[in-house]
Formats: sequence, C-alpha cells, structure tokens
Amino acid sequence: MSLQSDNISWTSGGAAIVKGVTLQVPEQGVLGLVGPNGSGKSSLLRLLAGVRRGSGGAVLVDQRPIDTIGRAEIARRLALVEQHATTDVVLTARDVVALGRLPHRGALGGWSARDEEIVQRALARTGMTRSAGQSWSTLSGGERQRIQIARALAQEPRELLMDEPTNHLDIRHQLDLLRLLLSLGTHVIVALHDLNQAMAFCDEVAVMSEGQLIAQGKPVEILTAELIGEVFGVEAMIVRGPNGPRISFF
Ligand SMILES: Nc1ncnc2c1ncn2[C@@H]1O[C@H](COP(=O)(O)OP(=O)(O)OP(=O)(O)O)[C@@H](O)[C@H]1O
Repeated sequence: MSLQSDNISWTSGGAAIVKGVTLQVPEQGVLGLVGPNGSGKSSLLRLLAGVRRGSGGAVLVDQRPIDTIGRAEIARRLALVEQHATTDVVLTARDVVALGRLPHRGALGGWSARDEEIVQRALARTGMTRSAGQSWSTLSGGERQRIQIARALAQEPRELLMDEPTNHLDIRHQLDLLRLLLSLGTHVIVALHDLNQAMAFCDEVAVMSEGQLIAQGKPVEILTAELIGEVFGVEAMIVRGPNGPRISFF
C-alpha cells in the first residue's frame, strides 16, 4: 500500500475535525471520497497530501511517515488540486502549468525539452492548449480548474489528490475530466459531491461522516439506499439500468 492513513486525526481550535481515519488507497484506479458538507473530506485530503500535520496517528507513504519526508520529494510524488486557487497571479496559463515541474528540477537544473513536452502534454490532456498564452487572472473558473489539474499532471505524481475538481466545470468538461482521471493509470483520490458520478467513475468509494470514515469499498456495495439515507438524510433508490446502477433521489 503506497499511501495510507493510520488512525489519523486533526483537531483545530479544540474541535475534532478528522477523527481516527484509517484509509488505504488502492494500488490502482480512482478512489472517490464522498460525504456531506463539512464531513472532513478536504481536511483529510490535506492530511494525505502532507499539507497539514495530523494531531494524532500518521500518514504513510511507502510505509514512511509523511512528516519525515522533504517537501520536494513529496511534491514529486503527490499532487493536490484544491478547491480555491488564488486569483492574483501575474502568470500565463502555461506558466502556471510549468510550476508543476519545479519539484523535478535540481538547484542548477535549467528548463529542458522534456519539461516543455510534459507541460504541453498536460495542457493538451486538459483541453487547454489554445489558452496557454492567456493571462491566468483572465481565465474563467472552469478554465482555472483545468489549468490547476494540468499543473498537477505536470508534476507527474504517483498519487493525484483532488478536492471537488468538477466544481465550476460544465457537464461536458466534468465528464471529460472524470474520463481523464480513469485513463491516467495512477492513484487518484477525488472528493466528489455527485454520488452518481462516484458510482459510475470510481473503482472504490470512501464515505466520510462527521469526521469519520464510515465505509470503504466498491461503489455498488457501499452506496446503498440505506447508507445514503443514514449519511445524507435523503431518500434514495438504486435503479439498475443498461448503463449500470443509478441513484434516484426523492
Ligand atoms: N482551519 C480550520 N479551523 C477550524 N475548523 C475548520 C478548519 N478547516 C475546516 N474546518 C471545519 O471542519 C469541518 C470539515 O471541513 P472540510 O472542509 O474538511 O469538510 P468537507 O467535507 O470538505 O466539506 P465540503 O463538502 O463543504 O467542502 C467543517 O465543519 C469546517 O468548518
């Protein structure tokens, strides 16, 4: 198991926000993190990415506690795409993607043809080649989101952590992004609100509720009407159709 948390907790201002989560990231495929607003998904992603230190327990990368690993090594290994990217940056879209190459460059390392090729490929995979020269500050919310994802891809991480990456994206770009995640052949952990997207695109789901991980496994086994009712407080029915199971809400 290359990335896992072992009973990780995080407390802020006396409030327990993440409560003893033991999560195993599968060796391949897409792990969807689902749960109501405020259930701790973003906080857990930040702990897993080493951006935040836990108050108890550990995050392990290849069995090594993440807080014993240097920043650059973590960044060559893990990329986190957060919900809110800053807006006051005087860079082009391509420059933002190029930032993803920083952890791979030594102190004296210059910009190589390979770096440029990786940046161009990341722009192409996210459908942003035509906007490469545009100023970051003028991009729409959805375009910024795709550029942040391109930056993360340029990092060539083994684990890609994404916090609601479909936010701001229109339906075509949501589906393109989810298909892209499936095609990456890397470990992806993605917080999603749309349970039908989690059902259709994730190899596994992990369900957070009030700071705790309450279930993890195959979407069709975990996202039952009973669990959805308990965790989200809504009535749901699983409908089995020709394209797989769908969740209907009442
Ligand atoms: N730095 C902080 N200090 C205090 N409380 C915080 C902090 N960050 C988050 N919280 C609280 O922790 C809880 C979990 O927040 P988190 O953002 O992890 O949830 P989430 O599941 O990602 O929510 P959402 O689906 O709304 O994005 C929330 O109640 C939030 O207000």
